[in-house]
Amino acid sequence: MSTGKLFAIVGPSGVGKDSVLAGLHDALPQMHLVRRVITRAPELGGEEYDSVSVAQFETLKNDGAFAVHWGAHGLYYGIPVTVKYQLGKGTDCLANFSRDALAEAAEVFPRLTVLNITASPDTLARRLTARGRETKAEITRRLSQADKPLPDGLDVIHLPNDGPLLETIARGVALLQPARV
Ligand SMILES: Nc1ncnc2c1ncn2[C@@H]1O[C@H](COP(=O)(O)OP(=O)(O)O)[C@@H](O)[C@H]1O
Ligand SMILES: O=P(O)(O)OC[C@H]1O[C@H](OP(=O)(O)OP(=O)(O)O)[C@H](O)[C@@H]1O
Repeated sequence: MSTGKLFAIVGPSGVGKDSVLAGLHDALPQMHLVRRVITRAPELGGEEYDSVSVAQFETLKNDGAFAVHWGAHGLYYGIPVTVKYQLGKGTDCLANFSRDALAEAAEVFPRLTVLNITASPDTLARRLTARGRETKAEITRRLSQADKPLPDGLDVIHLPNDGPLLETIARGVALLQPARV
């Protein structure tokens, strides 16, 4: 059996990563949806995650609990090392990722495909405001980081999400199926 593939979902804040991920996982339940560890207060929505304190995150990191970890938006994020077990038994995985962590991910995961979700700046601003998870100042900060280049040399699938979510998910499923071979 071959190793599973990790699909790293990236894109600017508000582009729809969590929404697309949830829809892809509903359509492709045989894939493993990675549950991240985040130093964010619990149950703020968007995704299911394990909420930990900064001290707990440090302990987990030092214990080798993360395959990859990064800091962004004043928070720390960890991809649990258990993802390697899923990949090792041939299960393809979906994970919400940071564009800044992709170069490291390419070293850690032998089979990595980036799913790059895009939308116009206007769409991003509208969606972040409607989501209401962050303050106005935090939203402005996130929008200022919308344009970030991806590292060269990665396998990248581009998925625009300006239109209806269900259409994006249907296109995403169609793009993922051949990529999973
Ligand atoms: N195609 C879409 N059409 C309309 N609203 C969307 C679409 N995709 C996502 N949203 C909404 O936009 C907001 C941001 O989406 P989210 O999935 O949290 O993005 P991200 O994880 O990239 O920050 C959420 O309120 C979500 O419901
Ligand atoms: O380096 P970047 O590509 O800019 O990504 C930075 C962080 O932003 C997102 O986090 P989160 O899901 O908490 O925020 P978001 O929903 O606003 O994108 C993403 O999952 C990363 O953890």
